[in-house]
Amino acid sequence: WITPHHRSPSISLFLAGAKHQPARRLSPIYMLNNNGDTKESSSMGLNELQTLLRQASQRQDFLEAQRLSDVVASRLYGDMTNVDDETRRLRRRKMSWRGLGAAPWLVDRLDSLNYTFPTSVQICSMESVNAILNNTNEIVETTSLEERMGMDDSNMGIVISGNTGSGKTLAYLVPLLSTLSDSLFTRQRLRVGWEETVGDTMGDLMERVAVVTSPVVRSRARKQMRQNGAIATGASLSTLGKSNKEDIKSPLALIVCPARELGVQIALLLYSLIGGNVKKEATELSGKANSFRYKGPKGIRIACVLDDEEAIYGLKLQTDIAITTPEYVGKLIADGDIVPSKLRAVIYDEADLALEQTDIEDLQRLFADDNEERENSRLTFLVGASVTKSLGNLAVSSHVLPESRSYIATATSFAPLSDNSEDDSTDIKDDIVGERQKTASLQDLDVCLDSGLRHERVVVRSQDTSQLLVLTRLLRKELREYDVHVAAGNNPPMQRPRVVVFFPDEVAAKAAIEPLRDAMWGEHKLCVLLPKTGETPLNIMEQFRDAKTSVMLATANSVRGLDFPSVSSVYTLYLPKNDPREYVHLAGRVGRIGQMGSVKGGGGRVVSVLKEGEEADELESLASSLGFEFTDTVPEFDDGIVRLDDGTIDVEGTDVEKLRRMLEDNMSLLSLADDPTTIDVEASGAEYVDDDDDDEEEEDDEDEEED
Ligand SMILES: Nc1ncnc2c1ncn2[C@@H]1O[C@H](COP(=O)(O)OP(=O)(O)OP(=O)(O)O)[C@@H](O)[C@H]1O
Repeated sequence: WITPHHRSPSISLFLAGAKHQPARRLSPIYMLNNNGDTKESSSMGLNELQTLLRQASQRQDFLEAQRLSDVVASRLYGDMTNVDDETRRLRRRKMSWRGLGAAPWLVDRLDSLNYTFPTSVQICSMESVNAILNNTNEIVETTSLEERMGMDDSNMGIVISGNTGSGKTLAYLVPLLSTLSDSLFTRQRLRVGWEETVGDTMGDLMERVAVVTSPVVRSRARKQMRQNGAIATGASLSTLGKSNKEDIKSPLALIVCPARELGVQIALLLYSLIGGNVKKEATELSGKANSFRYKGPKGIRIACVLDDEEAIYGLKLQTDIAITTPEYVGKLIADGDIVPSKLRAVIYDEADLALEQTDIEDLQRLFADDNEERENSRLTFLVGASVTKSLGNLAVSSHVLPESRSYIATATSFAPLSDNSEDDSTDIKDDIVGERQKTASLQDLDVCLDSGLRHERVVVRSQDTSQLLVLTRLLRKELREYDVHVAAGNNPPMQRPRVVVFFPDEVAAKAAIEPLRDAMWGEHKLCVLLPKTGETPLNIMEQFRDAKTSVMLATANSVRGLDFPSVSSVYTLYLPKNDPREYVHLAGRVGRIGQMGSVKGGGGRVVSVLKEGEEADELESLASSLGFEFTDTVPEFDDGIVRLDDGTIDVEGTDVEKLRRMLEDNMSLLSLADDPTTIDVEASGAEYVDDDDDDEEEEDDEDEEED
């Protein structure tokens, strides 16, 4: 990224830093993990490498950033050491947003939001667009992506299939905004007369994202509008079709994702890219990302239809980019809120699930609209860690993606997709939502997990304990290790554990919240994410994201695509053997780019706490189908209970407080064991019997309370 064209502040710093830095400085994490030795970058997962790159650039250690960037480049393009200077220059250029063809205002904005360097999947996605457009490096450097798209009138399709937490959201948002850039500027000028400013800081999350508009500077925009009675714009109007109100009403892009929570997350990221401030309090405004420094198009409207109430109103304002879930696609089209022929970008995020949830007729309307009718070429993205190559090929043969102009981008490569079908019909086929879709998305799943994740198994012997009890002890053990680290003043500081725990369904997650909350009282703040049955899932999500809670109970599909900062480990209390994709997505909440947990030694554990027998044994076949290795952990719990030689508890020698806790844990957590057994609690002499009879149980509880 060192070229004369660069004007971004971080680049000047980069150059300045490079000049004044006398010798290469290694990051503290390197030193920590290797007892002073340099860690072999080759053994790192891509997410870890890119987290370290981000850290190096943030602390302005530019030589280290350059070195790490070259390691990422060598994973994408091959060895960087034995290449000539020109090849190295070109490869390095492709490691930058600008070199990949992103719109200049967006490059600045990405930098101010600390997305300075594209991640490998973002590079591969942008490279796929450039490859489909058949562009040489020279064209990329001199012509905007939108202009290049405009010269080409056929459709393009891209499957983005990088591992979890690799940055797939920006991998489609950056090409989306770059290919619509001029049109967004033009729309801004055309509708200046109807502008209204939407406040930056608002209360409820749903209200905040229902309609969000990038910042508007009214006076300047009016002036431009009136210059010589004509619209003063450098952007080409031809890309808009006819310039009347009607044309700027219909959205240019549609993003479909399977869940409301994910829709909100995408809207917030998109909003921040177009200059908005996503923080609730005005005092949270950060300097570098300040909207006054934003140079992109103003007044871009993003509208969400993510629940029934919003669906009633539809897309009221003139929307530029619409975000919805599969169930509302049909209604939006039927109401004329979305005109498929005017869509220039369609994105299916978590596409394997979202396609499955979309009615085949709605898909037909969306994708099989008449080519003759279509006003512009269209860019379609199918995105998701479990959106595999087989699914991409099926999408080509089902005519969701255009034949011969579709690519697949992963975290390490990009390549054309093929259409293996003999069928030359132009109708969309229902394969893409039926059984063949499921089979296809269950293939090639082995590339979906980041190789840096550490997988562990803890086997729970049901005759002497329960999964919840083991989980509680594991969580306490983590906390003790953290306390020891802090007390010793070790550097770098360790992150306090933040954990997501997975259950097979919402009923099981809900049942576990009370006993776990009681058991972890004073140590962890717990919450449970229940998008289907809960009352305020968005608030729960936001609180966990803002670190107001530190343990979240959830189900695998409900967290698909959700990005929580600083998660240190995840635990699953069930084995998703029927659908391995669930393991991919639950494991993928940790080890994400930017998390400490992606860096070895900083967490990044996926712990399966499984019942002895079939379930525990089956982890092996799941591991081999997903291509990961796991270790067996036999946890040694220091619960403070002193035991005699024969294993019984030394009541005299044990602290009363510890005994009390053990008793409480056994009472609340063992009662949830699937196989209720009689447990002798020798310390108290009491006997706890889990009885099926509710009345008797209540009586027992009362007696215990009296005791
Ligand atoms: N260019 C970048 N520079 C720094 N951090 C980035 C960059 N792109 C993405 N990230 C960070 O990486 C994390 C993961 O990104 P994202 O949520 O898009 O992952 P994903 O691949 O969509 O994951 P999933 O498979 O779970 O949906 C986010 O916290 C995001 O802020």
